[in-house]
Amino acid sequence: MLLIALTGLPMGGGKGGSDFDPKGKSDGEVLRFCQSFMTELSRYLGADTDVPAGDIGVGGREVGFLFGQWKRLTSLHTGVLTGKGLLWGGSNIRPEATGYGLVYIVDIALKHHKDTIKGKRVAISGKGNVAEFAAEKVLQLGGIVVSLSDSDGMICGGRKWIQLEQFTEVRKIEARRGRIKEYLKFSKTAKYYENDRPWKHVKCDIALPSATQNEINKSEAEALVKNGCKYVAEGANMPSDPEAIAVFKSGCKFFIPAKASNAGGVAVSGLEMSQNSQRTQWTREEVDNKLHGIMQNIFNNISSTADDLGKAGDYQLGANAAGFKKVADAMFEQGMVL
Ligand SMILES: NC(=O)C1=CN([C@@H]2O[C@H](COP(=O)(O)OP(=O)(O)OC[C@H]3O[C@@H](n4cnc5c(N)ncnc54)[C@H](OP(=O)(O)O)[C@@H]3O)[C@@H](O)[C@H]2O)C=CC1
Ligand SMILES: O=C(O)CCC(=O)C(=O)O
Repeated sequence: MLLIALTGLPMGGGKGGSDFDPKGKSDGEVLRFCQSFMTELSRYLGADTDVPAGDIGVGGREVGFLFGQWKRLTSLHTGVLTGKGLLWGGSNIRPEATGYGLVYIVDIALKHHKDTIKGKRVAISGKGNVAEFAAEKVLQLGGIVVSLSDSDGMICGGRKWIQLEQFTEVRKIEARRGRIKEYLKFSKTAKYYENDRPWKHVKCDIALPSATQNEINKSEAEALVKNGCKYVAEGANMPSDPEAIAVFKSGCKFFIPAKASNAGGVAVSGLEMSQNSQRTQWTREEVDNKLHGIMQNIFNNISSTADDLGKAGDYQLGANAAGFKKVADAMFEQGMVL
């Protein structure tokens, strides 16, 4: 499957996709697919209407192919796609933004709960864009990554099975869309479970589901909580099903829903568009600082909204209510409702 995110202005969200399976396809086949796809999609796009970005199965290579076809069709070099290459209008930190942003908000929430990520065991699913950079940031902040996965299976280990030095090997596997199982060659202590997900196999303090929709059900959530998981934040869109969320909300110290915790990616896509409009490129440090500030604001917003509603710490309620209020207020002010 190829999925692309469609971000309207001001930064709304939508998704479009196809049933083309890029696994095992040559660059030429992916190129021809992306060109055909853009030929049809192009009539609906514009920097002030819909702006596509990467998502499941769509990374830098695909955004490049899509942008090339857009330019060929329109003769425009605008910020109409985000996640572009750094040489031709992309933003520093966009590839990292969703994963880094996820870990930043967890770190911020942990501090709010008088705790720290340092030394915490973190279970992550996926090994794609979001998972990869979430894992890197966890390791940079002194946490322990206890699992990764792909659609064929999951890999896990104790304290030493993966560290920052070996992490480049995971990067290389992902870059050529290889299988996470291949990492077994680099670690004597890693264990691989075919056709399985991490949740019933690992002991962790924090879970960051970062692969796909509906990847944690009730019994998996119960197993996580039973094995010590105290904090959950969603990297993927809607990875926990409603029953799993109920388990997390009653059994964990916090649950942060995707609409808040994975917003770093779309936020830096917004920053990419701002840089394109200004014909400039900010440094990695500048973008990273802005990303951190954005995740801090999101946390403050969902936390204070939950407090105002008398449900301190219910970040799902806080995120839903804050989002709803923003849209509702805009509708009133624009005369759509009176
Ligand atoms: N990229 C971004 O900036 C953002 C992404 N998201 C969301 O995060 C999630 C991951 O996206 P992203 O990392 O970009 O995508 P990628 O395609 O880079 O990675 C997806 C990962 O999930 C695995 N996966 C896909 N389908 C399944 C499945 N059915 N069961 C188990 N594993 C699966 C893939 O394994 P395999 O290699 O075997 O296919 C891969 O490891 C999605 O929900 C996406 O919508 C949200 C915000 C921003
Ligand atoms: O970068 C974007 O515009 C969208 C990122 C994304 O896939 C999402 O937020 O779900």
